[in-house]
Amino acid sequence: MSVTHLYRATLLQQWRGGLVLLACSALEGAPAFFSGRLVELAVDRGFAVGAPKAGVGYLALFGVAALAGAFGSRLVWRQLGQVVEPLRDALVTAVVRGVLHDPNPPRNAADASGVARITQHVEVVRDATAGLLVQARAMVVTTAAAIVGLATVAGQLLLPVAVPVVVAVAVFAALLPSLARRQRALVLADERTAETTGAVLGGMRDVVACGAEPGAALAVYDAVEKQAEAAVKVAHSGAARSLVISLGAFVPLIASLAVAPGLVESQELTAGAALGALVYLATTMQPTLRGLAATAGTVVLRLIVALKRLAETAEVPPPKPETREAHGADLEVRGLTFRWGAAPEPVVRGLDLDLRAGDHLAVVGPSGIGKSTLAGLLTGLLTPQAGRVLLDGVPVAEAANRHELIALIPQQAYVFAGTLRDNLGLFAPTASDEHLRDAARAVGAEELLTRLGGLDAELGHEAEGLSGGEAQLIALARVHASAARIVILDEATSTLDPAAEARAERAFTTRGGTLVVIAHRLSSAVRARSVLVLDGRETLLGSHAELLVHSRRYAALMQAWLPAEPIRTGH
Ligand SMILES: Nc1ncnc2c1ncn2[C@@H]1O[C@H](COP(=O)(O)OP(=O)(O)OP(=O)(O)O)[C@@H](O)[C@H]1O
Repeated sequence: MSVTHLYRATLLQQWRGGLVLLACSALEGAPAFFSGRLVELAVDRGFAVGAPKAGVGYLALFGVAALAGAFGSRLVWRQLGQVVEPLRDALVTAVVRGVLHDPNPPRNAADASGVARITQHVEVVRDATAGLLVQARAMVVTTAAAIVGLATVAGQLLLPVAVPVVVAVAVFAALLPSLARRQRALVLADERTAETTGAVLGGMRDVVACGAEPGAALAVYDAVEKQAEAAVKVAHSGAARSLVISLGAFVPLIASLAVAPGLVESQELTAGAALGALVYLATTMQPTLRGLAATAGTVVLRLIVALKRLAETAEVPPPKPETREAHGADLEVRGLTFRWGAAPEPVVRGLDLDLRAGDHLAVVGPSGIGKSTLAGLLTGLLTPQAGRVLLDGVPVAEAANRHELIALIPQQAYVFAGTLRDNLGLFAPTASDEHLRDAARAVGAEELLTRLGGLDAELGHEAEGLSGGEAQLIALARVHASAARIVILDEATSTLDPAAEARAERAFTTRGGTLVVIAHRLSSAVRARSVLVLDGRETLLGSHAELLVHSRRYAALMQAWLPAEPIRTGH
């Protein structure tokens, strides 16, 4: 289902709220309908015939109608949230799902444009829908009420009023496509600025280190300038639109002012009817037309553009049937093949692998060969183009409890603002303090725990004040404390010293379950029970000793790693 379908479907689901809104509209339209009519009566049957009390009485009735209208508006605002908030929730869910299932996510970086989509476009859709429900609905009701009222009070004026209004609305409609194009260009330029500044700020250290500040500044300047140009074009279109609508709003008023005296003189119209018609025009039709310009020119356009952008970039994948539970934690990999986007060569090609409780596998291979990609496939984060990963016989992405059974610790440790207890207990919220301390001790984080001030110690946002190694120890202890039965360390110990790394790995092998280590140092391979060597087309699985004998690539990797101490290959 696309986002536009989702938008429609979610709004339709709120049909009860919509009906209540319509009922409120009838009340809201009361002053528009009665305004001219009551002014006519006040003049013709009151002030003009020497009965001021009757005139005041009619005007008082007008006051009552206005109060009823205000009450209707109040009900509308109350009802609005019931219709709009579920829409916002559904769209945010859709966008988050779309970004998470992006087949080509940005590599090793936050998806800045994804965030822009959530924070900006979804908000635009929500606000625009609310604006439409309030303004457009009120405009339709008010205009209909005013036209019926005008026809009953001064039918002779309908023609001079209707012609300019119809012409203005037609020209305005003809301008809309170019307005939409310009608005869309502005949205794209805005996203581009977010992307460029996000990339430059994220890589500031490297930018400074390479002396690339002028190039980076130019890229940001370029993006901002393009955005400014797009904004100026939108402003020009906005000005043209306002002019057309202003003419459409004023010409009927002027035409009526020109025609009405003659009609009153020839007694085709009473003075009260002429005044009533002017009230319809000046207090209802004119503001309504201006509102139409504001709403269609900004709200509708922004709504169309934002929805289109959301639909393009965040198609909603059909929800996965995550109904099955895996009971065991055996992983079975068969014929696994994965390529990134339109890349010609698969990163993982026809891989077969079995992992059972107690297994300890190290994955080695040169940089960029596909080790992290394999980790993503084993956890169900990535979907293979061919082959399968079964967790206890259930396709891993469909196992509802895969998050409890499998833990992936990436190189960039995730530490959030909160106490150390919150951080360590993230995946084991009911664990006792003793259990958390044991986990910290097991991975070698007890000193850190003491130094920070125990489990109650407050940690800063994004591991502020912690070294890379300390943050990694916290991430390791957190998973050690969890119930995960398959633990995948994706260079999760890269900033620990070799002894600390060995201790952390040992902690997971003695804890039970399956351990997969994407090796940062080849010592991890020496410690593992089996080793998977990824090397492009060739993938080999064996023990360290076997691979030294059978894999040139593995022997070469070992040789490069330990140049001072040649490894015996058995040849
Ligand atoms: N999001 C992505 N979009 C497109 N290509 C990607 C993406 N992530 C990884 N790749 C490509 O897939 C290949 C394997 O990358 P991967 O990160 O799995 O390698 P790796 O062996 O873990 O590397 P390293 O040891 O440097 O971390 C690389 O060629 C990489 O450029």
